[in-house]
Amino acid sequence: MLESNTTPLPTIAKSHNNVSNSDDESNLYLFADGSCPDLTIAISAPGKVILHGEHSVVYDKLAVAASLGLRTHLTLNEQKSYQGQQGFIKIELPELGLIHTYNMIDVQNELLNKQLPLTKSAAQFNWEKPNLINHEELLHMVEEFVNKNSGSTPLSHHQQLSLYSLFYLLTGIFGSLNVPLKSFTLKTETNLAISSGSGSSASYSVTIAAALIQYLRLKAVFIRIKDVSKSNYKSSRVWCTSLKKFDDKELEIISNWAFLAEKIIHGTPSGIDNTICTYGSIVEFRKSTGPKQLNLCEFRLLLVNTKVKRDTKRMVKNVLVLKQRHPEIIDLILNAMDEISKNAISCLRQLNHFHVSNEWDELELQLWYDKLGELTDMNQHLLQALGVSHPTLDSICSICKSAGLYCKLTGAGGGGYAISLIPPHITEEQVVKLTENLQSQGFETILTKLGGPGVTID
Ligand SMILES: Nc1ncnc2c1ncn2[C@@H]1O[C@H](COP(=O)(O)OP(=O)(O)OP(=O)(O)O)[C@@H](O)[C@H]1O
Ligand SMILES: C[C@@](O)(CCO)CC(=O)[O-]
Repeated sequence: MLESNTTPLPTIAKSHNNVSNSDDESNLYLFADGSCPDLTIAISAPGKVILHGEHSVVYDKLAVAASLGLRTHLTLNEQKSYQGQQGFIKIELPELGLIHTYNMIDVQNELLNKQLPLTKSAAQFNWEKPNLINHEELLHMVEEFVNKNSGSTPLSHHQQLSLYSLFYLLTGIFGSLNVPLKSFTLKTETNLAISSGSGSSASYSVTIAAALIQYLRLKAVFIRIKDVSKSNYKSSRVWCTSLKKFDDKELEIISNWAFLAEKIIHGTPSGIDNTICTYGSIVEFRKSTGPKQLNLCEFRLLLVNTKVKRDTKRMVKNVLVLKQRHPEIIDLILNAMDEISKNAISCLRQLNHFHVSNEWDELELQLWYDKLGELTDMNQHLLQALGVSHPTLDSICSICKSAGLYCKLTGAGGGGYAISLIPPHITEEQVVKLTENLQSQGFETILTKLGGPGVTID
């Protein structure tokens, strides 16, 4: 059990007119009748780019990846239920054209009040332990609920996956909790292109896991629940050092829940996407050892959207099938990718040293950027050999090459984004010329920087 010894608490309700300060010392604010105000939560999480190591990372090879400035934003607003009105959960996913309202009673009866399927006894489980969930059984329970309660219009495949992930997280996190739920609306919006390699699904999963955990923290604080677990589950207190940000332990729990949601969308994720979307920054990542922050300065990055949609789950499966058919050859390719990531990290470190220390001459700097570019080029060709490129990606790489830049796919490939790191010796005019050329051929371009914050409470 985690002990709480914390909490100078919320600013949220301070401005609330009808709220009285019931506890000066802990700074808690409640209505006169002891209930808490309608809670509002805003969370955002970044998308990601994989510089090197997509697909090979699934087989425990080294990858290097970074968060993006583009983010998914989520709002969760508790709603007043008027007399006679049934409690509800309203889900709005505008990017998927989905708005649907679920009855709270159905959510309670078919999900939250049921015994959670676990791999160990309930006495060992609480919301902090997502790895004890029996994934297939919980997913099955959630699929039945979503398919039964989502109205008469058939859901698209994307809508299904997003709703399964959402109710999976709600049930997994709140199913063992003794925390009363009010009606609420949950809405996500994103600046990321969906199914394009920039981690839209992980960004979505991380915002939901984080919002639900923030909801729990606020509830526990406002209602002052000491042990938030139902009596048959492992007891748990909510600790929080700040309601404005998550601490390391909470980030780890968020990332672990998001990983399970990613399993629903991706099948067999390596864990790199949920890790980057949770922690942000530029990191090296190996599945068996986890992330290591690289502490690098900001590098300019061009994203080019092929607008060819693809599905990560299918791309990962295709590589597996190829590996089963040609194990020796594919293993060599995956090992080469591992070496490319190692070499690329050395180049990035060296370039970072030049930038930070200001000890470089033009030629030396260009030499290291060229070395990094050649690695990019090699990786693109290896990814092509794995069958995960696309003619449109290949032609974007050629256009970039003719402008003196190296380019590769990012994420699962098969379409989605191509990426190109922009060295400092490439001028603004050269970048504009290139992006205009790409746009004239129908491609969307985004100029951004690598790295930046992970999940935040906004
Ligand atoms: N803003 C969003 N709202 C609802 N669902 C989303 C949102 N963003 C992503 N998703 C879900 O994620 C799925 C896309 O995941 P997929 O892994 O194929 O693409 P990606 O995450 O953009 O790419 P990659 O995994 O290569 O980075 C969609 O089918 C949808 O279910
Ligand atoms: C293709 C892949 O390597 C990256 C998807 O962003 C899959 C994964 O690591 O889970």
